Amino acid sequence: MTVTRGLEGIVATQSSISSIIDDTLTYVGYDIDDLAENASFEEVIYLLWHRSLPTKAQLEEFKSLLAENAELPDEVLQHFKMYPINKVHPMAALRSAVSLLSLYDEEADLMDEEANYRKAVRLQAKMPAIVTSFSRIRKGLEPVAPKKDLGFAANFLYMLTGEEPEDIAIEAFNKALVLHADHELNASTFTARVCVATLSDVYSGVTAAIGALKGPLHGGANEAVMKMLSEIETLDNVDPYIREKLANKEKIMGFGHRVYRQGDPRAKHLREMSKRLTELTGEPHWYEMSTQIEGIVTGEKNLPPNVDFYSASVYHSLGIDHDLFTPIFAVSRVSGWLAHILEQYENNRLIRPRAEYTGPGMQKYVTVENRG
Ligand SMILES: CC(=O)SCCNC(=O)CCNC(=O)[C@H](O)C(C)(C)COP(=O)(O)OP(=O)(O)OC[C@H]1O[C@@H](n2cnc3c(N)ncnc32)[C@H](O)[C@@H]1OP(=O)(O)O
Ligand SMILES: O=C([O-])CC(=O)C(=O)O
Repeated sequence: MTVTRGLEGIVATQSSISSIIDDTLTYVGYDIDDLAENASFEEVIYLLWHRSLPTKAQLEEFKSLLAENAELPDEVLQHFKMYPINKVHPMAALRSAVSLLSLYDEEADLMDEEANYRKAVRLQAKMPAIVTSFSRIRKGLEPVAPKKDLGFAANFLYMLTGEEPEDIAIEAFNKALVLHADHELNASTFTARVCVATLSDVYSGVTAAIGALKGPLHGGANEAVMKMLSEIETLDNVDPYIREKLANKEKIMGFGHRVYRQGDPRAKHLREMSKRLTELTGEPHWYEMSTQIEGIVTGEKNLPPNVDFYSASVYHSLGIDHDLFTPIFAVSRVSGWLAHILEQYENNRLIRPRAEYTGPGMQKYVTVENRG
């Protein structure tokens, strides 16, 4: 048996959703740079699920479908009120809420293609309400219902704050959602596919994927980046802080990638947004500290920033609580998870690799009374 640690370089499935070839990321053949500059998140969800961009009429219909399904059952809101609210990380709340939603979906275990698509719509549509309601309830505020005339990105920010966001905030948030939507066979997407390849249900697949995204080596890195920036605090502290971490062989969050070698094509869009937003908020030091860190880490380790690095200062500049950064990643990535779940069902085979055994050889069982 040959063991490839972390399955590096192993091609585990075929997929027509997104690709990373020579450090270029595409969704269904559309370059991420094009989509980041031009597409709405709703168009991208449609693209991932249908493998084609919607016509104007299809897009309007799709947006209405999402809007009609955006509210949460009251039971989920009541559940949030029962949590030890200030001790619960929003990713744990999100993971629990998605699982809970399945209890109130009469089609949860129905496995036909159309029912699975309907569940995908319902789940995607409800993700913003889960994250924003939880955030408000833990602050002692009432949840804000979505507005039917706002798009996905604007609605998220509106439901979070109760105020309609400015155009620049909508632009930044929409771009972040587009950039995070899908990424080939990343760890959380692979988790979702492994889960549903047992012919388990859509909710189980997404619940499992949220668990995988939560870790700091994956989606959890964006919150960890902001924690690092907050610890560093000033421009003068950047150099000693980062060099000490590197000397101690500690990882710098938001850098490195399993697949990209020259750099993550998504990072430059968020870098640019971080520059614009931090200037607007009068806190350019978050951007300046970030570029200084980038200079040291690329210079010393040849490790470029990944999507998580500049998203931290972007979300911070939008006034978003730091522990909501990873749930926001999930609000976007659920579109990719759902696309992959539907694709997995289309041509399913159980995913079951092997392990090379490294434990002791054959041993004789000894009853507990006779063990030394
Ligand atoms: C959306 C996303 O999931 S993007 C990734 C988000 N995660 C992060 O930003 C966390 C920080 N980065 C990392 O931990 C890694 O780069 C990963 C997990 C993204 C990729 O990991 P792998 O491909 O398994 O690389 P691995 O962890 O084996 O690192 C290889 C070498 O590079 C070093 N390295 C990798 N990333 C970093 C980093 N961020 N900071 C410092 N050194 C690093 C490792 O220490 C290791 O060095 P060594 O060979 O001297 O021991
Ligand atoms: O692809 C990966 O390994 C991680 C990543 O960048 C993502 O999920 O967006």
